[in-house]
Amino acid sequence: MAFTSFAGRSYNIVSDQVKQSDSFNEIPMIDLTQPQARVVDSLRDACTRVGFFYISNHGIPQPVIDQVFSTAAEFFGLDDTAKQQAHFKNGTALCGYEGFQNVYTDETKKPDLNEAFSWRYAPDMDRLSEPNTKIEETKPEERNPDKEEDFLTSGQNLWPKAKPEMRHDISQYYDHVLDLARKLIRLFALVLELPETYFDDMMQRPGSMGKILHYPPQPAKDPDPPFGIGAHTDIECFTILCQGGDIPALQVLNPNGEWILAPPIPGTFVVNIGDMLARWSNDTFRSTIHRVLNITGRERYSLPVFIGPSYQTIIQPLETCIANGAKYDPISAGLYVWKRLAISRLDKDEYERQLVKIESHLTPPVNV
Ligand SMILES: O=C(O)CCC(=O)C(=O)O
Ligand SMILES: [Fe+2]
Repeated sequence: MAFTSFAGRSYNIVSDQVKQSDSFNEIPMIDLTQPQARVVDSLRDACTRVGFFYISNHGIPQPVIDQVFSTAAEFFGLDDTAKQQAHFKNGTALCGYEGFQNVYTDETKKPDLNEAFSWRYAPDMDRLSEPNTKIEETKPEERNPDKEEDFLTSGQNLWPKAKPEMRHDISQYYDHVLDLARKLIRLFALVLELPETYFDDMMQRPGSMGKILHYPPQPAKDPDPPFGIGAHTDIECFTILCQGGDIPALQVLNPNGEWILAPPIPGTFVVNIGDMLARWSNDTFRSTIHRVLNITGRERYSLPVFIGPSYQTIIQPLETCIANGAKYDPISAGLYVWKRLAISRLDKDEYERQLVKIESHLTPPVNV
């Protein structure tokens, strides 16, 4: 079975010949309060065989989660003019509001059936950031799209004026998720046989985006349904996904070509490996195709946070993963992310114009 995707790897062969033992029929659950050696063993299996797992005992308080979903539902319920004020095309960082019909994730040529609001890492959303790295949000009229920071760092978030609580509630949630992400990346380092703190510096100012998605119900009987989000792989290193409510809609493709449901389980998050970590680990870790189909007849909300290293980090297959040779050339994390986000959001001329600028900022010479 062949799979192509604008947002995922450009071409991905899912073999019909895989041994059953390399496949999966369920998404593993990992309790983060187990002894570390057991967590690392479970993660090794989950990251190399499945690319998806649930985590329990993640430590993020439920009221913080409930608050962000309830504010987001109110935001999506606003009239269109209020939402358009925060439209991503009003900024330069490819984040903000994205309406229905805006994004095409897969090759079906149908737009995804969701609306979303996304934001990018900013030091003032991160308890651990140094006070002197705090940067006030730049006003739109002060932005200079030629400046490196306009894509790379902070000051880019387009917070909705009509729902000022969004900024507070999202920041509060995101701060907790960053903490969890920094714990998870240490565990991934151990799985990859690297020192536990290997990624720490690169995670001080992570290249990260978060997103709240609203999927309306869609007809169950449509033989050729539009998907809430089409089949894709995620871009960054890993995603921490919180599913709101009890709406089962996320589906994960196993190597046998079967879609495995990953329903919400109270008190857990879903974590999945993205293409950047698959590439960085020379495909030791698996970045698994997934999609959303909400045929429950109810509204669904979900909240993925995409985590990667700082945008200047050069992603080059890790020493511990190249016994049989490196499969990939080095690329800067920022360029990798930008290209993938922009290709399905900007028209061709705008893409080419911005690419020249971004490349000049993010491609330091690398000796291979
Ligand atoms: O809504 C979900 O459950 C998944 C969303 C997703 O896959 C994504 O935004 O990349
Ligand atoms: Fe995804």
